[in-house]
Amino acid sequence: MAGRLIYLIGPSGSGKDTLLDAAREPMAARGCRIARRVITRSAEAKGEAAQAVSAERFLAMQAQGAFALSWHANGLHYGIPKEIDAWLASGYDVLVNGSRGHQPQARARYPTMLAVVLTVDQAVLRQRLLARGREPAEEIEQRLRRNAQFATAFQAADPALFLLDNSGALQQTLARLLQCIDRARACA
Ligand SMILES: Nc1ncnc2c1ncn2[C@@H]1O[C@H](COP(=O)(O)OP(=O)(O)O)[C@@H](O)[C@H]1O
Ligand SMILES: O=P(O)(O)OC[C@H]1O[C@H](OP(=O)(O)OP(=O)(O)O)[C@H](O)[C@@H]1O
Repeated sequence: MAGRLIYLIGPSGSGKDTLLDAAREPMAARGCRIARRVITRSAEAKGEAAQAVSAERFLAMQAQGAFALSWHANGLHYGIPKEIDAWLASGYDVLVNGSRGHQPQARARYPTMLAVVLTVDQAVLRQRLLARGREPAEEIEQRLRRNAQFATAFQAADPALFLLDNSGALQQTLARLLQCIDRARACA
């Protein structure tokens, strides 16, 4: 039986990478895989287990069909490697760090995907982005503006979303994510 795509989305700074890292062991124990993204962010700044490539290299990979999903946001290119399709076909569930902006395309390609939206209070989000210190202040403000635009519009577009609040302790968020995945698998 084919596996299911678990599409984790939410504002930059909401904790997607941190949650994915924490989920690595329990997901592996469930026979689920986590995709490694390809990003045109410098290797020093990436802060996640992503493959850093130049924009030229990314576009060449895209032209060669290297990505199952790819998008452009925050001045960067992001790609999810094509190998996830083989994993899904082999029956593995696959967790990916996705984009809200690319959600309609992801839903069209993976109609049964489970979309999990990580939410955080806007004030907490600002604090976390500043504390992470990866982007300069202006880029952080751009991310917060992008988030404010998404907050209302995009939920209406896809009612099949699981909202997961990460304003509190990470372990609590992780426990709820695993619960949600286990429930979705039981119903598949
Ligand atoms: N539940 C949490 N409580 C406190 N800090 C958190 C929590 N989740 C994530 N963080 C912190 O918030 C910052 C942004 O998290 P990150 O995983 O980089 O977000 P994203 O991948 O969504 O951009 C990081 O510094 C991370 O350590
Ligand atoms: O359409 P959106 O939902 O706004 O998402 C756009 C991109 O922004 C986030 O990445 P970012 O560069 O912030 O990296 P991060 O996830 O490591 O913060 C997210 O992971 C997407 O790749």
